[in-house]
Amino acid sequence: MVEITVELGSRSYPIEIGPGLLATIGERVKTLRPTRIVIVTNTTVAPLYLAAVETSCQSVAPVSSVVLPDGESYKTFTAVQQVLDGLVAAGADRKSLIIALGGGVVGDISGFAASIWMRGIRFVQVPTTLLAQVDSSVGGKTGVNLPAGKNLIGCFHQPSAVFADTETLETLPAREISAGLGEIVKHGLLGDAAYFDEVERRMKDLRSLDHEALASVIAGSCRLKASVVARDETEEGIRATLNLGHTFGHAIEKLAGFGTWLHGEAVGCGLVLAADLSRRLGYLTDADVSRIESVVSAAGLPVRIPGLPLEAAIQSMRGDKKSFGGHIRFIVLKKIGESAIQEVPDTILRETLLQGGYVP
Ligand SMILES: NC(=O)c1ccc[n+]([C@@H]2O[C@H](COP(=O)([O-])OP(=O)(O)OC[C@H]3O[C@@H](n4cnc5c(N)ncnc54)[C@H](O)[C@@H]3O)[C@@H](O)[C@H]2O)c1
Ligand SMILES: O=C(O)C(=O)C[C@@H](O)[C@H](O)[C@H](O)COP(=O)(O)O
Ligand SMILES: [Zn+2]
Repeated sequence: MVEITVELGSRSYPIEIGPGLLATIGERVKTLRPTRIVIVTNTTVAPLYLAAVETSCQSVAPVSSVVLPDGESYKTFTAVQQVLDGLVAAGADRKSLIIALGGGVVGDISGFAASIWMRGIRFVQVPTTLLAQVDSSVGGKTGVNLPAGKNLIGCFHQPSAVFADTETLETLPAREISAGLGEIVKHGLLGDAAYFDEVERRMKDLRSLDHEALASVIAGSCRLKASVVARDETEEGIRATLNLGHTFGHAIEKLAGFGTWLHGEAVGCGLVLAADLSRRLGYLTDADVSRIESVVSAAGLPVRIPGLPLEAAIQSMRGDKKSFGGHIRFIVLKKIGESAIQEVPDTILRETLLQGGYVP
């Protein structure tokens, strides 16, 4: 078992990573002394893992569950309302605990519901996708989508703990493993060159769920994210770099219709576009861009966009949370392992988008 701490003073919390954690969630949350436990999950994860978590929590406090519909298209206010209804039905109070059992969608919805129930209660993340284990369960970004864009509603609300049971990845479809690898490649590009080398070198092992390779990158990515979040919890500065590839990715997700592209797929393609942009700005070399494209492709992720509308994409990016006064700001790579945030001339952005497969 690996334990990493997200250092946030009195709100610091552990990320525990290892096999077989699900059956021990009860003993791990006991120290939080919850009055009630409400497990939030979805229709896919419930038949696989809900019973194990319920059983382990039963001796700690009365347990109930909320089972949401599955999919990015359900990451909406309606789902938050469903969780709040579940809290009412359970008689939850300010000392109750939400356990988010599932991928990033369940985690983001549950965290947001936890942040607004009685003005904020505690929640614990039990991520069951690779993407959630390496990224979404850590850092306290919570929220839902609006038709106008990704994650437009939400707040920062840190979990009390993250328990990533790596055995749950065994039931995850290959497409979802690739999606998780999208965020891992992002971390490789943001971290140091050695981490990127490791991700690149072990891509085959990662895709075939080699335990040692997975354990190493889950810990590597969590360490990187934890250190960025500890330095800049609410994205005043350096945390924005975790958005590498996301200005493009979020536009792809929205324009294709939420749920058509997986988040990690859109991020993977967004990384290639961000690399292309960085080359046009004079930072990366042609060889860097080819290398990044090859790694994204080796992860099983798309590197081009079949025909999305250019003007609608640019419009969508103007609504990104990093944009101010209509100016779109991108995370660019100065080199592999070094990122920055900057405004980009419209002409260069258009060249990159056309190269990436957007249509005028
Ligand atoms: N809060 C953050 O910091 C942050 C970071 C990255 C992504 N996100 C958000 O996370 C979401 C993407 O998360 P995701 O990739 O986990 O998608 P997801 O939550 O939709 O899960 C992917 C699919 O896998 C299924 N599933 C989950 N665990 C399973 C398991 N062990 N076995 C079999 N099936 C399983 C789910 O039911 C779903 O169908 C997006 O909404 C994205 O915006 C948030
Ligand atoms: O934790 C962060 O900060 C991130 O940006 C991580 C991203 O992978 C994640 O997709 C996040 O939800 C995007 O945040 P947003 O603020 O652009 O909605
Ligand atoms: Zn992301």
